[in-house]
Amino acid sequence: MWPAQTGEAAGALRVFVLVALGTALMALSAKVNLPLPYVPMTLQTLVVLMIGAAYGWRLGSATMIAYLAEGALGLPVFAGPVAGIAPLVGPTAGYLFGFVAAAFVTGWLAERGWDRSVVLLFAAMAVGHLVILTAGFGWLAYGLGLGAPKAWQVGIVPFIAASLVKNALGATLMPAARRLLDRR
Ligand SMILES: O=C(O)CCCC[C@@H]1SC[C@@H]2NC(=O)N[C@@H]21
Repeated sequence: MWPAQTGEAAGALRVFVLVALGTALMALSAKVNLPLPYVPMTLQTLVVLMIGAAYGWRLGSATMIAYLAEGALGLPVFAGPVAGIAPLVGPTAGYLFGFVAAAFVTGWLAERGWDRSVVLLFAAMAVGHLVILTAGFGWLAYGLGLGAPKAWQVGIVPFIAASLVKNALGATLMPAARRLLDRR
């Protein structure tokens, strides 16, 4: 009885610590940003995809949901100066919700062996990046009503090169990050 209860408590504490660590890293990565028209350049995708790969799909996507919840509750965790619900319906809303789907997909692929080499991990993270950019583009074009050409111009083009760099960085850093976390 006691060992089982202790194990469950330790497991819950571990989940709590990992989610708190993940959301704190997300907030930090949002604040490292370069303001651009409509959508800033940030380090968030690097952190989202590393969390997905390190935590797996369940805890990775749960961490992103917790991140969005922190922002919705008014904590200053997003890239812009405004907290609360507004960013979740503003120009970057598609990317923010895309973080949940990207952590899910990259985590799911990582759990199926796509984290066994830097090349495979690069591919898994590239899929995650595609998910985030597609969600961001879709919202800008059709949710916000900018139209596809403008959404492509402000929501995709400025981020292609940096996404490739973040992808390579994430895939290279993951073995070290994994050693830090006794994952899954
Ligand atoms: O408001 C936020 O906190 C979300 C900002 C989203 C920025 C997006 S994520 C994908 C793309 N890559 C970047 O560096 N910036 C955009």
